[in-house]
Formats: sequence, C-alpha cells, structure tokens
Amino acid sequence: MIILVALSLILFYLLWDKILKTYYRYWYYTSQGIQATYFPIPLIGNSLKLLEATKNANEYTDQILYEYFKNYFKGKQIPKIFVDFLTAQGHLVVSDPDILQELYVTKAKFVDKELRNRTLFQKLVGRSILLEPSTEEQALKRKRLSVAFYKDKMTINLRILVKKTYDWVQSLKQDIKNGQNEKELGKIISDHVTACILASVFGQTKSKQTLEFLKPDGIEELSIGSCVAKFFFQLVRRQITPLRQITRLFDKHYIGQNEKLLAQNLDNYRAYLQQLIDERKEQLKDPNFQSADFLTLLLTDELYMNDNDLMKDEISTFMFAATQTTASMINNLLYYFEFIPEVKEKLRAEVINVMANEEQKKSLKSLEKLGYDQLQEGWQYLYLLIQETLRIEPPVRSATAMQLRQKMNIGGYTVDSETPILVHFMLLHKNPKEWQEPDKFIPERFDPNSRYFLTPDGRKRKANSFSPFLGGRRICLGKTFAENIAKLVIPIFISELDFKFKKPEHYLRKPPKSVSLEVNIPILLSQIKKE
Ligand code: HEM
Repeated sequence: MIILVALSLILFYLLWDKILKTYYRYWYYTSQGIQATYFPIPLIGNSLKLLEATKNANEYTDQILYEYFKNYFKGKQIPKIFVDFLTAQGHLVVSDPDILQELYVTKAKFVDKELRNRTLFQKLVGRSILLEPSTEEQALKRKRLSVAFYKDKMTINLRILVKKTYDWVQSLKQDIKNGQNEKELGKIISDHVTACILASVFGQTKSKQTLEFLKPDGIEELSIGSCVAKFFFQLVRRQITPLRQITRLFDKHYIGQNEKLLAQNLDNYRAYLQQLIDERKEQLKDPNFQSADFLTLLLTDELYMNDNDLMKDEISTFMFAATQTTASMINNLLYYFEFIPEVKEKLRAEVINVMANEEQKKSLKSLEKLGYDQLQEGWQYLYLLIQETLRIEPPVRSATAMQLRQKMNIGGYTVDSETPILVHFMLLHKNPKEWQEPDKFIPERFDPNSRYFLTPDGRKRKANSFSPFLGGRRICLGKTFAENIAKLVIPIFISELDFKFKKPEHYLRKPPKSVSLEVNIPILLSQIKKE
C-alpha cells in the first residue's frame, strides 16, 4: 500500500513538474512571441539533440551548448532572447546588450543567481561569494575580499609574479638547451598561471602543493590547481546526470562509486586547506611576519578570521575562478600571436619599445618595469589583443544561470521567477548587429581610431555588447588582476622565447579553448637571439 502511494506521488510529480509545466512554459513564452528551439520531449526535454551535437565532436568543436544553438539557428539570425528546453524545466537564453543592461543595471535588484547551483557546488565553494544570493551579506563579503586587489596589495603581489614568470622563462630556456623544446602550449601556460595564483593565495609557502587524488583505478599525485579544475568538471558532470535532471532530491548527495570518490577528494582537499590555514595562524603569531597574500588577508579580516569553513570556501573560489579562466585567455592570445603574422609583428614591436628601450638587456630583468602603473598604462596594442581575445573566445562561454525575484518585464516580455536565465557571452560577442565580421580576430575593433570600432551600420557599440566578466553587482572580482597577469606573463615570455606550432593544421584553423574545453597544441620552443 505504502509503495503504491509512493509510486503514485512520484508519477504525479513527474506528470506535473516534468510534463504539464514544461508545455505550459513552452506555451507561456512562445505565445508572447519568444522563439523556442526544438519542441520539448516529455521528461527529457531536448537532451537528445544535445547528444547529437556532440556526436561528431573533434578538436574544432566549441562548447557543446554553443554548437547546439548554432546547429538549430544555422544560417538564421539568433534572436536576442529565446527559450530552450534542454531540460524539461526550460531556460531563457539571452545574448542582447539591451537586455543585459536591464539584468545588470536597471532591474539588477530583482535579479539573482539561480539557487540550485549553490547546493550542487556546496562541497567546493560553500558559502563563498560566487554562488551566494545577491544579499547585503554577499555584498559585504565582496567588499572585504576586494581589498586583495587594491593597489598596495596588488603591487606586492605582481612583483612576486614578475619574478616567478622570469624564473619560469629561465627554466624553459634551460629545457631548450637540454633538447626538451617540444611543449604543449595549454599545459605550460596552465601550469604557470596555476603557480602564479597559488603564490597569490598562499604566498611563498614551503608546504607541498600537491594532493593524493583518488581515482577508480588508484591514486595520482596532482597539483592543487589540477585538483580544483577536476573538481569543477566532475561537479558539472554530476549536475547533468539524468537523475538530477528529473529531481533535485539528490543534489546534496554523492551517489555511486565515482561521486563517492569525488566527495572523498573534496574532503581531503579541504583538510589540506585547513592545514595551510593552521600553519599561517601560527606564523601570524610572530609580530615580524609579513605577507600580502590572500590567506593572510582572510586571517586578518574580522568577518573571516574565526570562520574556517568560510575561509576555505573563498580560497576554493579564488583558485577555481582565477586559474583556468586566466590560463585560457593567455593561451588563446598566444595562439593568435603565432597564427596571425601581423599580430606577432605589432606585439613584438610594442614589447621591444616598452621593455627594452632603457639599458637594453638589463631592463628585461628589472621587475619595476612591470610595476602596477606600467601595467595599466604601458601597453596599448597588448590591451587591444586582450580585449579581442576575450571577445572572440570568452573563457567562460556562458554564465551560471540567473533567476528573477519576481515575475517581471525583461526585454519587452513577461518572465516568471522560476525560469532560469542564461547569459551566453559567446552569442553576445558574435552578435552581427554589434560587431563587424564577428568571426574574425580584429584587435583594432577596440581602438577608437579604427573603423572597426563601430557597428556594421556605423554607430557606437552598445555598452554591454562586450561582457566577458559578467556585469553589474556580480561582475568578476578578479578582472583587473587577470588582465595584469596577462600583461606581465605575455611580454616576459615573448621577449625571450619564440615558438612554432608543430602541426601544420594549426596554422590553418584554431581549435577553440575555454575553461571547459581542453586543447592539445604541441609547440616547438626556441630562444630569441639578441644582438
Ligand atoms: C580572464 C579571466 C577571467 C574571466 C574571463 C572571468 C570571468 C568571470 C565571470 C563570467 C564571472 C561570473 C560567473 C557567473 O556568474 O557565472 C566571474 C565571477 C567571479 N570571478 Fe572571474 N574571471 C576571470 C578571472 C578571475 C580572477 C583572476 C579571479 C581572482 C580571484 C576571479 C574571481 C571571480 C570571483 C570571486 C567571481 C564571483 C563574483 C561574484 O559573484 O560576486 N576571476 N568571473
């Protein structure tokens, strides 16, 4: 009897939540004139269509979601807002600067992050600012954390990173001398950016920065940066399992061997962070101890100092939000540098001009040459390249879903508070009404003196047509830090080293790269000969 009642309740729930509501929502939005992608299938939505988009995936396949949208709208203009039922719940997809203005600014107080992600990612980022609702408490935490990026702290940090980058280049030069000149572009950049982020978080700690990572077939010693990247991918995979598409009941639970291993790895990782926190607490008892890293900032801020869990949450977010994003940007920029001869020529000229015009070689070693102010003002062409790299391949292709606090008008349509809203940066950045030749890499489109600065019909671009860091009150906290890392790593690297793609096909077409897309670009490194 009990089983029968339970089964009836489950069936009723599925009928109501995954079938009737899906078709109601489909009608609700399409009857307002919002275009829908495929007509949804009961329970599973359009997940099979997504699988279709992955079928012939190769190294030139972009984010699956992007490929799936492109497939659907092939040859047609992508609407500024459309409804899609990838899952039975459905979501609105936005890629229009005017609607972003509403979400980021004019209606910002009614917009929040979708709450479900907070539960799904709880074990990694907990109560950190990343997935918390936009409350006063979140804003206060944001304010306290932003101290890490103030000029005084950033200056000290950047000095450490310049030194670290210079040492890295020296070790690459040594590898070349030893005949180990074949490298993988993504790997060398990702390893170095991870080392930089770890130094900014933990300072020059002597503690080991690797973890024993449990796998179904054994244990692997992995760097903390790689562990955090793996956690992210595995948590995303966990999020899209069929069970969690049907119900939220298991969002908090780790089911099956793989998920249990993930939970165990996350616990070990947090225990490791706790160890670092304890060590630093001891060091801080010494009045002469000084450091400007993120850990010390947390341990000296009254909001954080007595809350070990919250400190671990923020450290995880910092590492996870900073590493693969920044590495993707630098990796992509260097790819275009080698891919387009004109880019290479212009950037090399700027690097020589900025770095080597005083006392030549000695100045290359001078850490002050890449100080805070120099990074903000010294680079003109590199600035254009960074912007265009972030436009053509935003490292985060789409934001985590948002949700309205109440039913309201967005972009001229009535949107309810249950429908997730997805801002898709890649679609936004390829909008043909805002960008001339959107698929082409043209750094000059960010130069006010260039004809590419304007839209195809000759007007000024709208404010939010470029938005790789999200916007409004939840804009990326590390935006300037990420740009500064690029502005020091890239010049030091290319002033000393050159590289060629090993595979000729990489001179013909660039494989896409983002935080969720891995690439394999073998390169042959060589040292630049100086007169
Ligand atoms: C090129 C590099 C980067 C890109 C493209 C980028 C992009 C983004 C995006 C799109 C978001 C919004 C996420 C969402 O809601 O889905 C975000 C948030 C965030 N980013 Fe970044 N990010 C970068 C580097 C960094 C760095 C270096 C840090 C350093 C700590 C950082 C810290 C954060 C934090 C803390 C948030 C959450 C802010 C909040 O919700 O209040 N990011 N970033």
